[in-house]
Amino acid sequence: MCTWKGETKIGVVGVPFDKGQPRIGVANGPNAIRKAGLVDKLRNILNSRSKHQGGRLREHHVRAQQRNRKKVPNMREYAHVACCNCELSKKVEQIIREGQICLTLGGDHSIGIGTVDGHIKAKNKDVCILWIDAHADLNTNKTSTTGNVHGMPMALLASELADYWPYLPGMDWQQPVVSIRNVAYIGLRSVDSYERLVIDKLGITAFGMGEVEDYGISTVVNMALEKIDPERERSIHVSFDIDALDALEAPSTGTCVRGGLTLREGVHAMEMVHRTGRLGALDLVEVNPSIGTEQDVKRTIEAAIHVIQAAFGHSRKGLSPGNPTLPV
Ligand SMILES: NC(=[NH2+])NCCC[C@H](N)C(=O)O
Ligand SMILES: [Mn+2]
Ligand SMILES: [Mn+2]
Repeated sequence: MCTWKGETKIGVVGVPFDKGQPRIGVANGPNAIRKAGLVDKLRNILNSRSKHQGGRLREHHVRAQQRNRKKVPNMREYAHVACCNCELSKKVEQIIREGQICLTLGGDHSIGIGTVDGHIKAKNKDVCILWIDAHADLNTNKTSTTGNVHGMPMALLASELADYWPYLPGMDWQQPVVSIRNVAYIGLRSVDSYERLVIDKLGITAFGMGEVEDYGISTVVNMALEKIDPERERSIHVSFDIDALDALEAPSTGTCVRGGLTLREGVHAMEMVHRTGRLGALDLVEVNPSIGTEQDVKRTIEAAIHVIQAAFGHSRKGLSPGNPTLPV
């Protein structure tokens, strides 16, 4: 289990992958986020921790080459997606096994297949998932109206949906082993009708924007964690699609939907996850620096960085300097 007692290690993986959706630019997400100073900001957080705690950060990349030409009906660029996620899963598994908390920068949300798979392999299935997103990403190739795989990762991961998929060549490394009982959605507001059917039929824990409105973000996060991890012992995987945030906060993304989370709500949710001491992996996906004006891009990247910093312990009340003596 990852705890914040003792040294904290963070492994940052950039995945410049865009084949899960049709718009160009999202592959530049990781670079744009790093360029805006993410790594230094995370190092500052680690340095603010006291001497015996401290921390280390390592950077990694996953760049996958397509190795086959296998096709699956209504899954665009299938071979690329299968190949990238295979590499990514191995990388994430290795990072978590080494005791690092894994931060994956996307890329489009199809990379959630590999990150969750790797986390589950490293932790022997003792994982629960917060999928923070405007969308449920729960389509199969039979229900998707777009054929974009970034709308399918949760359906590929869920054991309860295994029988609804055809044989997927080149995906044998990936077994749908996540029970939907250990998954909660937060921020939904654009759910396709078959996705709605699946959520209702399987009783998936799902907090849409209506529930965020009714209960407030803090209660929603507590209810979500209580449902998916009542014993409070699982490693938490947060898959944060930047489009969970309102289009005003994060305009530079491919499928933005208005009426979403404020940045304050996103940050607060991540602060709560941090306080559990059980964050095992965080994905931050779908930042597309080719969409919108320069201002839009800047705002979106800043929002992404605030969300990430909160998950790794940045405090809006201010961080201590690490060295507890006041300079004279
Ligand atoms: N990760 C995302 N932004 N997903 C958007 C999915 C949109 C739509 N439900 C689809 O399946 O195509
Ligand atoms: Mn989304
Ligand atoms: Mn998504």
